[in-house]
Amino acid sequence: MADQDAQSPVGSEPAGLSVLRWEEPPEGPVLVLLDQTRLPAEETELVCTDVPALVDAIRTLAVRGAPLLGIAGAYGVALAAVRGFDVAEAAGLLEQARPTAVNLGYGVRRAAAAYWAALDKGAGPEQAGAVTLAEARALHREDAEASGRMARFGLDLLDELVSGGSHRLLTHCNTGALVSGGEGTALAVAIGAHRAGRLRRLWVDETRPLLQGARLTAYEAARNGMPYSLLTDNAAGSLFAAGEVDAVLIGADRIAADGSVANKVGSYPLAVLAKYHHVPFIVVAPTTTVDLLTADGASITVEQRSGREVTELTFPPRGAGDEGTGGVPVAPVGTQAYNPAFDITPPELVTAIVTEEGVISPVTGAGLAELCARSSQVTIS
Ligand SMILES: CSC[C@H]1O[C@H](OP(=O)(O)O)[C@H](O)[C@@H]1O
Repeated sequence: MADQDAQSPVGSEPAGLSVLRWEEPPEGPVLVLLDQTRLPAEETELVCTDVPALVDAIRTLAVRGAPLLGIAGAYGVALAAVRGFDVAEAAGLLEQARPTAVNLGYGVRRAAAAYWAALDKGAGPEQAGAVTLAEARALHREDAEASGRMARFGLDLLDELVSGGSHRLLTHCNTGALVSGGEGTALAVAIGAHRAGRLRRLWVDETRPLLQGARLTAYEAARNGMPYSLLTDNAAGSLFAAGEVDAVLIGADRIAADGSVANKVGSYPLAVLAKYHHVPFIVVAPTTTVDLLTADGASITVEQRSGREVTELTFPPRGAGDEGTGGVPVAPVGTQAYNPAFDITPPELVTAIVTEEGVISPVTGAGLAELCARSSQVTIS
């Protein structure tokens, strides 16, 4: 077992990550993305000059993670508006790029609504473009602020639920600065615990098949100087059995009105393990990830991705239906594969949901609706 008490220096602040930014070079505005498919080996950037390029980046997970998808979607609409592309067409392409994370549609619809409202008020195309960009920037700023609030609420909850003052936290997929305008959702809570000297160990699920944990969470944990250990997804059970997990922290891509949580595939088995071993299972997500128009987990569309992501080791990840070449086979050629990108955890397996507006525990539809009613986020149907 890894040295449980090895502590990295607390407060070893990493240099800021530029995950996504708007730039206005002489040849016209662009969206600059840190290409997450190349991490951790390469820190390279993608420059998106049009919406099809951004849609491809979303589909291949060069840019990913629910809150960041919402921000990227809003800037995508702004890019179309400022560059004179068809905004309605752009919004449609962006919303359809990935179906599960509700934030993507929220960000796209919020920016598009700002654009149409400006035109309705008599603004010209240039002014309408500026208004749309301002709305994307506002969403970006709000998400950064929400990340800080969730980190504080989440750490207070951990201190309440876990005795001993030094936490062993297991996380799945990637939920840090690479998914956010700030330091993330679930990982931001763990980073806060680390900075407060209350992180004993961060257990990082590798998260097959696209390895967001191994490639991205380990990358962020190292940059933050956190005491972390990587594990294969199928090793998590033995950690629970050994009593090595004090709490599970995960993000979300869509939370239905009844509190069902769609998150990276492998989250549901962790919830079952946590229930069996009486370990808190905590979901951290902004209210923009709550979808009160979707009644329950059965109503959430779960993205099915190319089977080649399972039968081959290949990066960058393939978009749905992408039958490209270049991967290293880990199964006989022609093997069929089941590759859902997400799974659904029912509310009865969720100990608490932490948002920027506060915490609900137990998880109920009424509690969720009350939290969302507090949110200052612009409501877009
Ligand atoms: C809190 S958003 C991060 C969320 O998004 C991830 O999915 P993907 O990497 O496919 O965008 C995963 O579900 C994370 O929990």
